[in-house]
Amino acid sequence: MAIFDSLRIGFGEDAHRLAQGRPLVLGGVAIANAERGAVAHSDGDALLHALSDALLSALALGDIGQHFPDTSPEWKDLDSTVILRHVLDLVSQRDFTPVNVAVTVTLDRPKLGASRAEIAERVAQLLRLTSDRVGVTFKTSEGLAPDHVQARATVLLARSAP
Ligand SMILES: Nc1ccn([C@@H]2O[C@H](COP(=O)(O)O)[C@@H](O)[C@H]2O)c(=O)n1
Ligand SMILES: C[C@@]1(CO)OP(=O)(O)OP(=O)(O)OC[C@H]1O
Repeated sequence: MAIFDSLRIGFGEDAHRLAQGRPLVLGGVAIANAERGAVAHSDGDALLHALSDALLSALALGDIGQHFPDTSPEWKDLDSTVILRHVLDLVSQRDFTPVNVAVTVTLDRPKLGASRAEIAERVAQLLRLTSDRVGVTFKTSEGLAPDHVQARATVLLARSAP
């Protein structure tokens, strides 16, 4: 089989407005020292939303808004790990598996460095990868976008069956 039949690359991104009284969840990890969290229909986990969209895009399967419409009460306050698990099932049904992922979170405050290892471990666990295959980058917006959290993700998939 040609190499281009066995590999796929995907990209996803997401953004949510920040507000007080909301939790800040990134990669399935609650960020304890956040003064504000993501305004969203779900738990607002921008990292898992971007990652899930990246996985879908690699196989041209649309986006998470199609699979989990934000107009549906069923998905209100949804734990975003449910989205990722569903997307991983779709990927697996097509005989693909993640090889590695790279995620970037843009957020001015709080600093997230202390949570990097926990986020990488949690995402790796969800993807059934080792954490050395989960790159986690944090950026500030340099004050240009202090009221939102943004995430971007790239994934590489490989065919898991001949
Ligand atoms: N929420 C964030 C944002 C950034 N960091 C770390 O700060 C360093 C500098 O970021 P710049 O955007 O100014 O280049 C970099 O090492 C980031 O990892 C962070 O921990 N939390
Ligand atoms: C996750 C869903 C569904 O609860 O809602 P949000 O949390 O608002 O997230 P978004 O990234 O805007 O789009 C996907 C949605 O359909």
